[in-house]
Amino acid sequence: MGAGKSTIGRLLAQELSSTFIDSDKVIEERSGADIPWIFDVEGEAGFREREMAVISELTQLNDCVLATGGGVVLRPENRECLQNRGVVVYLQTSIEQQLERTARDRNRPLLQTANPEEVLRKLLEQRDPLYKSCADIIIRTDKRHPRAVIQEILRQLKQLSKQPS
Ligand SMILES: Nc1ncnc2c1ncn2[C@@H]1O[C@H](COP(=O)(O)OP(=O)(O)OP(=O)(O)O)[C@@H](O)[C@H]1O
Ligand SMILES: O=C(O)C1=C[C@@H](O)[C@@H](O)[C@H](O)C1
Ligand SMILES: [Mg+2]
Repeated sequence: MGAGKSTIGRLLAQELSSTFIDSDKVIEERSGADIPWIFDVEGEAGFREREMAVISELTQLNDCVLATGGGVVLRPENRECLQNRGVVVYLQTSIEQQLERTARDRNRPLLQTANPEEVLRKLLEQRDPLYKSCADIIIRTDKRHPRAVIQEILRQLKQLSKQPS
């Protein structure tokens, strides 16, 4: 959360002249409700079910940049879809920066707690190995302007396409 998936994904899609899709937004459109409402009424388990259905569908599309939710890697089915169908970019960010970037909006139910720093630390511990297990490209985003992050993604994409398969 707050790594910049939505922000950087949108700009990257512009740069690549591709379609941008944000799975969190698609989940909200399909449910006719926002993410805090889904967590409230259906719990995290309900949200993960909706997320899995949407990821399975969106990863069938071609030529697009897909920003996922931060917990997408929790389900092995999602990791498999992402790995099989695309180049996966892990935007690595320190907890300090995540806190700074998420402080202004209240749209992340998992962070609506007395100690968001502790929550982020636990999530990172659990998720970092999963992100690494499916990432083709890993980029640190701390104190880096979104434009600089995008240039680095483009550079690494070029390198990947040069490698013999
Ligand atoms: N590299 C960056 N430098 C400075 N600010 C950034 C950077 N990337 C994103 N931000 C800012 O951080 C906030 C959160 O970014 P964003 O919503 O893109 O994160 P996210 O990874 O999509 O989070 P989530 O997992 O909750 O969907 C936004 O206000 C955005 O403008
Ligand atoms: O990291 C997470 O588990 C989440 C991140 C957001 O993108 C949303 O998908 C939701 O708030 C859950
Ligand atoms: Mg996002």
